[in-house]
Amino acid sequence: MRFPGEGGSGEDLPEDANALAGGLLPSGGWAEGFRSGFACVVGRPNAGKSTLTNALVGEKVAITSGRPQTTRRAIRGIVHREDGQIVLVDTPGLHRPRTLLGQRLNDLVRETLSDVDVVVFCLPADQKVGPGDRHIAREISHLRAPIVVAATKADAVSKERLMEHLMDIDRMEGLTIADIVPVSAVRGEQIDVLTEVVLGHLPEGPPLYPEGELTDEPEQVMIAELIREAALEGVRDELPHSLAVVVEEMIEREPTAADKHAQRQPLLNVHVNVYVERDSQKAIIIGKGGSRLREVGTQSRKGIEALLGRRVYLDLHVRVAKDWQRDPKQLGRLGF
Ligand SMILES: Nc1nc2c(ncn2[C@@H]2O[C@H](COP(=O)(O)OP(=O)(O)OP(=O)(O)O)[C@@H](O)[C@H]2O)c(=O)[nH]1
Repeated sequence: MRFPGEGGSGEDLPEDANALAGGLLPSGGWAEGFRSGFACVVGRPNAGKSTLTNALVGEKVAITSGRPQTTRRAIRGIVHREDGQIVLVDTPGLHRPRTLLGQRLNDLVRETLSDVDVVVFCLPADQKVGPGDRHIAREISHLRAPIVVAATKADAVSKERLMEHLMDIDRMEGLTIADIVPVSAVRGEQIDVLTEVVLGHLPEGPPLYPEGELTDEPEQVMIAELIREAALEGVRDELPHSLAVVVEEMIEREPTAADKHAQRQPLLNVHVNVYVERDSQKAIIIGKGGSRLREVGTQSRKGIEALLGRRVYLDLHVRVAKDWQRDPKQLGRLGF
């Protein structure tokens, strides 16, 4: 079977060749040598994985924050290019498990890793290669997928320090590195180079997702992540690990007369539970007279409305689930 753009005039092709191919073909078919596949971004907590994923995709899909271990799910961002498509899997920081939650996260990471075409290993330039990085290096050294090192946060250090960092990476024992690319995700520097390098390691094949799609993460998970991000803004260090957000339901309201007049979609009610482990944490999240919770609501609602492209009524409840990180039953209920 030939596709439009693959040589010849294309006139002998039925008009709906794209439909025949399952609707996956971008208009004009995919170029010869088109590459596609899965890439997994790994690195120790705070290494810049989420920020890099966002920079590669060009839109906000994974949450970021200054605190370690804020990413709890394998969120996929999709990089669309003329010559290829990279499906990015963002993972929680691979680390030594201390709690049951930590253990489950590591299992999730391992499962993801065994099934990707390229691994992007983030090593931040503003820190020396340390035991945490070597732990990850050991974990990924047996994978069949080639390893591309992204020397992240290159903007945060001097040229001399960056050179030293690149040499340290090159000297890492027991790890075969295919390429090393220094990048700055916040400045958008070298992101195109990294994209090019990652693409080069993918197999030739058709696009895996239709054009324009950035993530296949269910909306509710992204909504929960946006709320978690807002709730973590400016709170004490002990809180991040104790916070879980669950979208309970999303219900469309009856259209009002004003909705009908303006021919717009009615409000969407989004009911959300925010779980903490202790009463003291509940008080922190809610704030004086509910002021913090209102802020969290206002801030995350903006992101949710942008994500869904419609107006949202956000209903936030804070609940205490005692020591949920150590309790298998509670973990299951909270979606881990
Ligand atoms: N200067 C600088 N800072 C960066 C860059 N990329 C990320 N950061 C900062 O590093 C911190 C951690 O970034 P994240 O992207 O959340 O790191 P992560 O590896 O996803 O973290 P976890 O979710 O905890 O595993 C944030 O404060 C970012 O703003 C960069 O290119 N330059």
